[in-house]
Amino acid sequence: MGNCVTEQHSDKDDVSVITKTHFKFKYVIGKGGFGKVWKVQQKKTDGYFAMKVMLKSRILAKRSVSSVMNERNLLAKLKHSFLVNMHFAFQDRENLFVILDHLDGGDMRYHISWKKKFTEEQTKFFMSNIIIALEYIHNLGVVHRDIKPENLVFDSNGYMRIIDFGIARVLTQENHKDTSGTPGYMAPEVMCRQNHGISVDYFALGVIAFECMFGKRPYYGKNRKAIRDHILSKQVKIKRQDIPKGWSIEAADFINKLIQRKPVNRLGLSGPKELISHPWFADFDWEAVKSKRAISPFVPPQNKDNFDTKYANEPWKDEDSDLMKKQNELVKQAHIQALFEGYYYTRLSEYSSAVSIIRSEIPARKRKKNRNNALSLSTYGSNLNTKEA
Ligand SMILES: Nc1ncnc2c1ncn2[C@@H]1O[C@H](COP(=O)(O)OP(=O)(O)OP(=O)(O)O)[C@@H](O)[C@H]1O
Repeated sequence: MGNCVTEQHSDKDDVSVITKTHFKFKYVIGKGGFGKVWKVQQKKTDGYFAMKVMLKSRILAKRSVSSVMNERNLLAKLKHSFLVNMHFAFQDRENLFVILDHLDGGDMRYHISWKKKFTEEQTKFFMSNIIIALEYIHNLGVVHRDIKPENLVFDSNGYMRIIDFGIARVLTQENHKDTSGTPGYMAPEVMCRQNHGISVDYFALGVIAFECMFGKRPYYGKNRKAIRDHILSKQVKIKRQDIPKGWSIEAADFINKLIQRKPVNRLGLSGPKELISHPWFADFDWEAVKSKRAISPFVPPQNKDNFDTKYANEPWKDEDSDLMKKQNELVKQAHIQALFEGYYYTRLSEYSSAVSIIRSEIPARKRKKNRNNALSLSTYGSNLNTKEA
């Protein structure tokens, strides 16, 4: 598999192979279910990226191979200025690596934790950013299914992008009945294992807007069951007298229409146009936001780290417990490595320039030797979405 190729050739022999040695590790900016997210700098270009490192042993222990492969495959098809885009994906024997756009404004959960609430103007701006991103993925038939503050990251200008496509799905005729997602943001039809579609993302959007308005979620509880019981027991509605000072009745109406328990009653059932044409967005300059000309009413503080610094100084390897050592031994087995086959991804532009460098710099005799690898990479490249630059 590709992994072996990486180990047999040095970078000098095969410039098309991207490895972690091509990046300088700056510091940890987040923690995910399978490992950490680092701010890194690509040595060749000096450009900053986010590197999500996922331990294969953790992925196996959590039975999540299909979820990480799914995320990588979806990210290869998606490219949009309101999403965190993938640039490269590669692996070594113990880890998967994915290189993404780096955003330095912190995630929305971090900002909710210190700000508690946002103004109507800020909330409307956040909603518009998420709607633009959702419009793009929904038009491609992709439903995210895990829209929540942790998965919304700000850039330094206060524009927001969606991350984490681990449980996203391409909608099929059959639809989906699994209960993936995060309680509190999960639509009732997902909790109850019913068929579901794009409007689950709009339910989550409504929950986030409610949280911006009141500093708490509409449906809550100590655990998953309590949250489910709360949702099933009553429809939450913001009444006229509950609307906080500084908020409009249109904002409350927009949120009320999104947090509907029944998808048939929910705004956006037939697509994002229903949200865009809601009276709350009358006179809203969508074009200025889409082109990122508009000034965001919330700019993440520039003079402090916008992430939980408790992860920042942790060393690269902190996984030497006996259990991890055992699991890493297991991961070395060929049949387990095969599960991650195809994780590689290189932007086609990067691939083409790599090929021309190989052609011009590596003598013909040596080039022949490398042909197998180049061929396998080109077959792989041809499978990728042609939208890539
Ligand atoms: N591209 C990025 N730029 C800046 N910060 C990021 C980026 N990607 C992730 N982060 C930070 O790292 C955190 C974890 O990332 P992510 O949600 O992708 O991990 P995960 O493994 O998918 O988590 P989960 O446990 O939800 O599956 C995010 O909440 C965010 O704070």
